[in-house]
Amino acid sequence: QACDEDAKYRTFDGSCNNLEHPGFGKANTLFERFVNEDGDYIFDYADGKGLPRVAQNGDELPNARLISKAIMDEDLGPPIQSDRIRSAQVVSHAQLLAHDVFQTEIPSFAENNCCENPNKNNRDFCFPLEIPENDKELPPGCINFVRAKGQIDENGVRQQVNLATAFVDASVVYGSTPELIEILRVPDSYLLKTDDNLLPSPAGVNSCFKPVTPSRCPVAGDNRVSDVPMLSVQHLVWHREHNRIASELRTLNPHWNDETVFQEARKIVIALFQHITYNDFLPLIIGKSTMKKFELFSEDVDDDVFDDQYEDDVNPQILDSVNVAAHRFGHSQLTNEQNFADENCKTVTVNKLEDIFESPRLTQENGGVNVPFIGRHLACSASNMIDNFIVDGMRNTLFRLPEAPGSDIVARNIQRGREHGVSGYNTWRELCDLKPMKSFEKFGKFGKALEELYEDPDDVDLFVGAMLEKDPELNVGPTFQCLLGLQYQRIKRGDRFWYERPDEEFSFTKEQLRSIKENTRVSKIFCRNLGINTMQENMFLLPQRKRNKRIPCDDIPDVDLSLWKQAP
Ligand code: HEM
Ligand SMILES: [Ca+2]
Repeated sequence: QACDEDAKYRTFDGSCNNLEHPGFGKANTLFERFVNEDGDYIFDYADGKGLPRVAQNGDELPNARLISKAIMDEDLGPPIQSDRIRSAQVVSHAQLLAHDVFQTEIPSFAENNCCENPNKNNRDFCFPLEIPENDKELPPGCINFVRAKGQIDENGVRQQVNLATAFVDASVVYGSTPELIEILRVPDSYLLKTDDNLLPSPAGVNSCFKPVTPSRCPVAGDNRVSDVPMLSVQHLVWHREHNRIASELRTLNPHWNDETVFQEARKIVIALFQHITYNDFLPLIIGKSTMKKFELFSEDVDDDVFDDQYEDDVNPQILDSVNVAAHRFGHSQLTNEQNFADENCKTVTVNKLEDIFESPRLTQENGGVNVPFIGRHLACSASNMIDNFIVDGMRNTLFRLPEAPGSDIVARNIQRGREHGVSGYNTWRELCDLKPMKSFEKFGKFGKALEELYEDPDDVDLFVGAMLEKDPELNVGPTFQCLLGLQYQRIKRGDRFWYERPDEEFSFTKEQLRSIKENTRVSKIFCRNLGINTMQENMFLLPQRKRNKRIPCDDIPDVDLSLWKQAP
């Protein structure tokens, strides 16, 4: 289809962002793979085509659950450790962001049982997890695991499909298809639908009280919205922020039509989301020096407010190694609880992870009374450190709801990497100019456990090796810093509508952009939209007695929307 070259706004599915390559970053296209020095794609399937990766010597790789146990041997600890700086909001934004830039298309687990023949041995479709005998937490035997939908590329190699737009474009709010936004919008209006000022539930208000798979409820731009309550609150806040901004723009510009108000509000929401992600969030994950190395920070306002890194040969599409491993760092930051916290940040109700998967009831019931309590949990409570330890809720009882007995996220990440044909850890170290770990001793105190399972250090899975790395500033380790740095650089450089870009057709004015850069605070957005009165100015960092003190929300800076007032 032909692109409208003068379009002022992004499409919903990301098409035509790039006028030379209209499919770059578009939803429902194939994930990317890195290329090596010789220009060959980096991947590793057993048969070179699509069967899950095997060991260098051709044997099966070690059991994923056993690896999960080995790297979480508490005797080699210290086990779960709390982060002293980062709040739960870091973790929750990480999940929202991951869902913004990708969703792997995977056939339904509920409708496909990979533990039964004939599926069980059909490696094109199934790759079940085996829980070994005498596992204390999970029942020994088969756990369902369906392979991602495979699409054969022009070289005859299996690839996977990304259902979301690769751009950081708030597709979690607006959806990644033109069909979904029609469901989310109030017809003939500039508003997004709500139920009781909560996320909309097409089945009717108060209809979202049961575990929801497979019929998703409520709806949002991404159908994983009800994974856990913290994530639902992220969706809700941005949803409300759209409606707040749109209503304000309507008042300022009564002469604009509904579509203009809607699109201008969407454009501001995306700018806020990009600004927060690149300036406040990412530095807490990959560190300042990696941010600088990949030129990810926004341009200072002192200089020219605009910044233009756009290159039309950069494809923003998510890389397979980022999908199956690097962007899953957050699994280790999750705590075992998503509690309700009161005005003084005190926990008033404990909600264990194992009891709150896919439980939209918690955010949707009673007009959303619990929502501010979860909001304060996000601001007040600490995340866990990024390391090789992951809480029981994720490793033993994952998605116990809606289906017992549960699963192990680490084993799943490992299994997923293998079935996507993602190469072993050392390949990525080399790509990142880091020394490959050619002996098990190099893995420190966990080396011995790895040696008992793997034949060859080159066999070690990417997620496993990289989560064992350490960083002095407690960011992800060097391999993930590199992979995430490269990924977020591509997303920024490959986005023609990047919020800092100067462009006659669609850019912000200098004053608008300056106000966005100087005054955007995630704390303000959350405070305002959750009915919370007090918060620290930087919500990603824990409040402390002296620095980042909790203050009235009214004292937190705000983007000046009056700069969007236009003469009729
Ligand atoms: C309690 C909250 C969370 C739960 C229950 C959860 C659960 C899951 C599950 C079950 C998968 C699919 C695994 C597979 O079969 O491949 C997954 C994928 C993923 N998770 Fe999480 N996760 C949570 C939080 C997070 C966080 C905080 C991050 C942040 C970085 C994250 C990043 C990812 C990514 C990037 C994927 C791959 C997504 C895709 O391919 O579509 N998750 N998660
Ligand atoms: Ca997106």
